[in-house]
Amino acid sequence: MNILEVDKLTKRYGSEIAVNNLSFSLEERTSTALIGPNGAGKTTTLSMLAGLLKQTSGSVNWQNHSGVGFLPQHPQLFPWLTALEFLEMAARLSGIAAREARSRSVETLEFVGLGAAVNKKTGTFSGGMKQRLGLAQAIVHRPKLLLLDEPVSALDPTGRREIMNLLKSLQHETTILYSTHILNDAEEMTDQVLFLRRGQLVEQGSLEEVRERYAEPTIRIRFQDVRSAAHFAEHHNWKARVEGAAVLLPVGETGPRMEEVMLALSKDASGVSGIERQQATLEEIFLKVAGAE
Ligand SMILES: Nc1ncnc2c1ncn2[C@@H]1O[C@H](COP(=O)(O)OP(=O)(O)OP(=O)(O)O)[C@@H](O)[C@H]1O
Repeated sequence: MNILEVDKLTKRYGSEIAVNNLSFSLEERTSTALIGPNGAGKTTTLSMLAGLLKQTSGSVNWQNHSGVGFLPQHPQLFPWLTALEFLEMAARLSGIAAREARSRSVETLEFVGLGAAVNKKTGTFSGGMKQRLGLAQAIVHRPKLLLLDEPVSALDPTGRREIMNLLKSLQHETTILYSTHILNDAEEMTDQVLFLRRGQLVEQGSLEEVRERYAEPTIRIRFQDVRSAAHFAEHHNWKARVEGAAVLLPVGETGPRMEEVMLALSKDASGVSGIERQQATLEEIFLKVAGAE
């Protein structure tokens, strides 16, 4: 069942169209990555879905509007408050009764790994701690749908890992829509990808579907050393790319047929230590989608 349906959503600023005719839906308990370069319209889209910005036209239909949590790109955390004070305030603002707000806040701070920092002022927090607290305010009322604007982009690899792990643990009971330009992370937690370019949805589908559409089938031939790899690439007139001790070779439409490659290898397999099918990364697909006019 769809928890959210977006139809022809559009936002104009004067003559500029920030979001242009967007249509997609979110199925319950799935994760969707909204991917696009700076200025593509990710923040504008999420702000409209969160109800903070009015669309110029189009519609957003909810299954249940009350259960939404939102983490803005730059959350305002009030540096003079402690984590607990901040979260209690957020809990009250989300409609949680006063008698429940404290226990729910403590529980949520524990969940995001800030159990030891409940009484610390948020102004003293590191970037990773701030992002956990931002996430805590988005989930304290246990929303069915979580909207996250660049939840990991400003963090170092360790911080990103921690937040991604937290998000993954929420996946079973929550529908998640998050924007990002860190594609390696998106790859880990995506049932659906939405590619935005200049306000328009240029590609959407499951990661597998999009891969299928854009990825050139490629094989990776691993060699025992760099020299053998280079030697193989040089001796065949194919569009091969040497990557360390491996050769990446597109096969099919733009390259040789698989049989030709196997035949060449059966004649001379010196130095070959393995062959495998190479899957296109989301990054490679994105570059193709972003580059296509
Ligand atoms: N308040 C505003 N007034 C005028 N133009 C705006 C306003 N807010 C956003 N825009 C424009 O709308 C477009 C989309 O911006 P948006 O912030 O949604 O992109 P984004 O994908 O979130 O980018 P980033 O990754 O840099 O945050 C940009 O061209 C931006 O300049």
